[in-house]
Amino acid sequence: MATNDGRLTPAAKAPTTTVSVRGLIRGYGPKGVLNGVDLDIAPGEFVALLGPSGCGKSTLLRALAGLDHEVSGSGTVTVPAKVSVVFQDSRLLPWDSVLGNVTLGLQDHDAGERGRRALAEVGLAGRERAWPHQLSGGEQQRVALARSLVRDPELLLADEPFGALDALTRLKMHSLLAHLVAAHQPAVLLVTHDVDEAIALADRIVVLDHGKVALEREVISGTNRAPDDAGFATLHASLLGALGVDRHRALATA
Ligand SMILES: Nc1ncnc2c1ncn2[C@@H]1O[C@H](COP(=O)(O)OP(=O)(O)OP(=O)(O)O)[C@@H](O)[C@H]1O
Repeated sequence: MATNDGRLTPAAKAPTTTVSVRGLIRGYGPKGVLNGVDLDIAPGEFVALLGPSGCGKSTLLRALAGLDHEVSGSGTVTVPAKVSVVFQDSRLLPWDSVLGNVTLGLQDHDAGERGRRALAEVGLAGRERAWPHQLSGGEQQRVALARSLVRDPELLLADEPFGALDALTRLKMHSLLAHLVAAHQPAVLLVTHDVDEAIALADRIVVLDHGKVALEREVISGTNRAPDDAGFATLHASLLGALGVDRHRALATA
C-alpha cells in the first residue's frame, strides 16, 4: 500500500486470533477457580468448552464477556470489540416486544429492518410484535440468538444456551446455530455439558478441569464428527475419559 508521499507501508495483517487468554487466574474470595488458563480462538473458529460441574466454565466465559467484576485474579484476556452473549435463559425484557428486544439499544436508522431480517433468519418472521411470554422456550432462545447476531459480533459467547430445552428442540437449535454461524462467521465459545452437542457443532473441543485446560481435540467432518466416522468413537471416549466418565463401567453397574 502507498502513502500520500509514495512510501510503501506493509499491508495490514489479518488477525490470527480473535480471543487470546494467557495465564488466567480467577477466584471468588479465597476460593481459586481458574488456575492458569491459556486459550486462543481463531477468527470464525467454533470452540466448545466442556468440563465437570463447577470446574469454572461459566467463570471463564464471564471473564471473556467482561462480566467478572466480583472475582479476583490475574492474567491477560484479549477479546474483540464486538462480543455477544447468549445464556441458558433468554433474558428477554418481558415488557418489550420480540422486535423491541432484538433491536434494543441499536441506534442505526435501519435497526428495525435488520431486526426483522434477524428474526426471519431464526424462523420467527411474523412474530415481531409478540410479547416474550407468548413464545415457547425454544422460540425465546431463537429471539436471544437473533438479538446476538443482529449486532454482527466477532465473538459469540454461549453459556449452555440449549440446556433447558427438550431433546428434539435442542437438535433443531443445533442445526439453526450451525446455519447462523456459517452465515455470520463469528468466532464462538460454547459452554456445554453435552458431549454430542460439542462434537456436532465445534471445530475444536476444550475440556477444562481443576481450573486448567485438561484436553483439546479437533473435530473434522468426515473424520470424527459423525457416529459412522472412523475417529468418532475414539474422540467420544477421550472426551468422556477427560470428564471422568467410564461409560462401560457406568453401564455395567447400572
Ligand atoms: N458468585 C460466586 N461466588 C462464589 N463462588 C462462586 C460464584 N460463582 C461461581 N462460584 C463457584 O465457582 C466455581 C466455578 O463455577 P462456574 O459457574 O464457573 O462452574 P461451571 O463449570 O460453569 O459449573 P456448571 O457446569 O455446574 O454450570 C464453583 O465452585 C462455584 O461454586
